[in-house]
Amino acid sequence: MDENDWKYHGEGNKSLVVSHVQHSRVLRLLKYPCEETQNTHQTTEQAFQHIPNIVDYSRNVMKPLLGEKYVHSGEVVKLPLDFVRKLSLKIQQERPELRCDKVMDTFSGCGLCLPNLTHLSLCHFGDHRPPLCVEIKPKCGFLPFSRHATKECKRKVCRFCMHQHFKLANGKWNRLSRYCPLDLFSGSKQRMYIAIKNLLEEPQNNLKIFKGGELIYSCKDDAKQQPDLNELVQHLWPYFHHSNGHQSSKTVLSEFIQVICSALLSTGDSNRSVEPRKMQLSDGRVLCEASPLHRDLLRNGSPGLPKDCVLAKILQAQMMDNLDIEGLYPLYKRVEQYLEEFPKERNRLQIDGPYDSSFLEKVKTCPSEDDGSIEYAVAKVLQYRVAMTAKDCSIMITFAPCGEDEKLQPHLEIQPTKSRFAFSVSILDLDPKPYESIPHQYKLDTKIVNYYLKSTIDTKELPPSSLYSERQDCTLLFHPV
Ligand SMILES: O=P(O)(O)O[C@@H]1[C@@H](OP(=O)(O)O)[C@H](OP(=O)(O)O)[C@H](O)[C@H](OP(=O)(O)O)[C@H]1OP(=O)(O)O
Ligand SMILES: Nc1ncnc2c1ncn2[C@@H]1O[C@H](COP(=O)(O)OP(=O)(O)OP(=O)(O)O)[C@@H](O)[C@H]1O
Repeated sequence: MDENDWKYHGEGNKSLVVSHVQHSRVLRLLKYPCEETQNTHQTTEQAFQHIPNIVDYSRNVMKPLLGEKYVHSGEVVKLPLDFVRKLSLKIQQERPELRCDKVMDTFSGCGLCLPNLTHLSLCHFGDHRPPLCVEIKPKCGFLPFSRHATKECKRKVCRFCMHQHFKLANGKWNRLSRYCPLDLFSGSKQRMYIAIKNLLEEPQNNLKIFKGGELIYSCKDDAKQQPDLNELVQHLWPYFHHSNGHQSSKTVLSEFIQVICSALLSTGDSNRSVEPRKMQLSDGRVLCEASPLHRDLLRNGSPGLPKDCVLAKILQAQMMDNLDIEGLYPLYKRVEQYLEEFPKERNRLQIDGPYDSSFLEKVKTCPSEDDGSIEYAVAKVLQYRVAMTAKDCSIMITFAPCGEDEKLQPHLEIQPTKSRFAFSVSILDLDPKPYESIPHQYKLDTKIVNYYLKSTIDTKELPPSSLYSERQDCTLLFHPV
């Protein structure tokens, strides 16, 4: 292993990713808060336990729920410590400042090896244009429907939109994002179009774009700066340039968004002649009052998502949280109390794994009514954790131009220009969420809701029309998608 064969690729809160300079592979390594690195023995033990758990959870739990074709679980690898240390030093200056509160694990040598999803695994058709890849972290796509959700606003405004106000106040971001996950998950091409447009305008940590495996568009390290859409258009132009005339920036972006929407709605069967079956939610669950879209557009109803598309798969898993954290928390306390009395039961109940087929069975076969049993409480807690994973995962859409003669490959076509793209869709970051984080989730939920109520109390008194015109000019032009 030579550190010069690898380069910095990206990172999140819990892991750091490097990519191989020649092969289409990445290594995913854990990160720790700086203070935890004092205890190298403990962090090493943690990595040896956690990394195989990540693979098992992804392979045995999330893959069956989300679909074989979308999930790549990777393999555990043991890396020489010398290599990991040199790598850590090499990439340090490329890490964004906002992520440097944690350090890469250089003690265990344990990592995950995965396919590089910013590349297209299909052969590349001899086209000179490198693949484009769009990574979206969609977050929670429905409104809670549980009778346990006590605050009325939780049934009207989605968690992401409420959380924006809290994040702004805490200085995590400098501008409110207009992206609303309920628009993305609506299945309505108009609403999805606007959701993606809003992500492009304010990507935060919900959108990244790669070209040939290199990051070309994301939130700036200096969060005060906005990323440059014109620069993005320059990158995109060769992909959406047609012989029949000059494309304006607007058209280029519009076609780009159209490809993303089509990939998100695709069921992988481009030759289908009949309409795919739809996943339909009642309007009460799919309309967020904070979405900047005009009410008329929202009122058009939601066509729903094709059942096998990536968004439907993620939404189904997210909706395993059907009690809301307010309904789940008392069940968590029931489990806690039981474990205090019978600590040895922790293993049988699979609180910390193993993440195998019997864990999945517990998640899938939870009784619908609370019979007061510990089994019910545990199954609901496990379901909630699966839903949390689905609420925090990311989608990667990778595509590259392909010709007329490559019809057999799954492809997307843009009308009226008939541009053709070979594509793949994957889901990443499917790590288990710790059982211990439930009390934190409960407190965070209260903080977000209370802060939202407090911060929007004045604007709420405005008549709806002025509220909307203040947040977004509603004379948006809809291009056919
Ligand atoms: O709680 P949320 O909704 O803020 O989600 C956290 C994410 O924040 P976001 O709101 O997406 O900016 C957060 O993302 P960032 O670090 O903000 O990019 C993490 O994904 C975190 O997961 P984990 O604790 O690292 O496993 C996420 O925490 P979990 O709640 O999924 O554990
Ligand atoms: N298989 C992959 N191929 C290409 N890029 C990847 C792959 N896995 C991860 N990445 C990149 O690395 C980044 C960080 O990975 P990941 O989201 O798994 O980190 P994380 O710390 O678990 O995230 P979070 O903050 O959500 O906890 C991703 O946003 C993505 O850009």
